[in-house]
Amino acid sequence: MNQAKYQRVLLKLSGEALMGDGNYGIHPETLGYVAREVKSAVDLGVEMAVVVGGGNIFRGMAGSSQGMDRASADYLGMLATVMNSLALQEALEKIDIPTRVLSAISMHQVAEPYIRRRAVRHLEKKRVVIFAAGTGNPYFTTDTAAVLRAAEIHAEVLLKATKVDGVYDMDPVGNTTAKFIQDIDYMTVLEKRLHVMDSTAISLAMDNHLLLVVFNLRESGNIRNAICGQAVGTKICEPRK
Ligand SMILES: Nc1ncnc2c1ncn2[C@@H]1O[C@H](COP(=O)(O)OP(=O)(O)OP(=O)(O)O)[C@@H](O)[C@H]1O
Ligand SMILES: O=c1ccn([C@@H]2O[C@H](COP(=O)(O)O)[C@@H](O)[C@H]2O)c(=O)[nH]1
Repeated sequence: MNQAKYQRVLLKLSGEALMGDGNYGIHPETLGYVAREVKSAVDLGVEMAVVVGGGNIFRGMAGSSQGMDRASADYLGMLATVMNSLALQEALEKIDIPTRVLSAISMHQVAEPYIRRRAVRHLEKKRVVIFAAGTGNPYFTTDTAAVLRAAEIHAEVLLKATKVDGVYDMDPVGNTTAKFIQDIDYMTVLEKRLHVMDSTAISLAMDNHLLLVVFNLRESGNIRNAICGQAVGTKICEPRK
């Protein structure tokens, strides 16, 4: 199956997925791999927006646990997402994918300000739109930013590309007995406190009936296959009637 099931998608890339096997920052080969994975999906003709996390550089929670004011630490985290966004832009443009970075925190010299209608226009012109700086507000995450932007641009699906294969009954990192779940509804994710995404992000997706697909970015072809509607990772959606 090589035809896109969705016409407009939002791809959430975990910041940590850009580290490769390292434990900090951006690994150039991994970034190049991610750009090629995005290209193979864009080649289907879909309109694609991307939100990148910042966990490979800075997380607000980590800063505040070391005594920093939480809001200040979160602004550092948001700036980390701008760095990742610019790096991704560079990698995509190297392989001839037109892109625009739109930042929720104004920084005119490096990125356009986030304006919803502009974002939609860029998508219509088949530019990959990279949303930087999360929601622009502290106390949020890039998962919540991804759901918010997906709702704003009327994306049909949010693809969460991460370092695990999907949603499990417990964190699979460090738990060898964790069981993979193929389909799950939003409320069960919340009730069972499955921390694959934060509860604000899941609630916002639930309230807006936004389909979420969680899958492993390290498996080549997953972004494209998810867009083609193949069984990739875990679907989080409305309960089956
Ligand atoms: N029940 C669960 N099922 C799957 N993953 C889980 C679960 N509970 C916790 N996780 C963890 O959630 C992580 C997914 O979040 P991810 O790494 O994408 O973080 P992020 O905050 O979106 O990005 P960043 O790396 O930028 O912080 C997985 O790596 C996994 O370890
Ligand atoms: O809307 C937002 C988005 C993010 N942050 C801060 O950025 C870091 C990195 O994002 P991740 O989602 O963890 O990758 C996050 O820990 C927050 O500190 C924010 O404040 N607001």
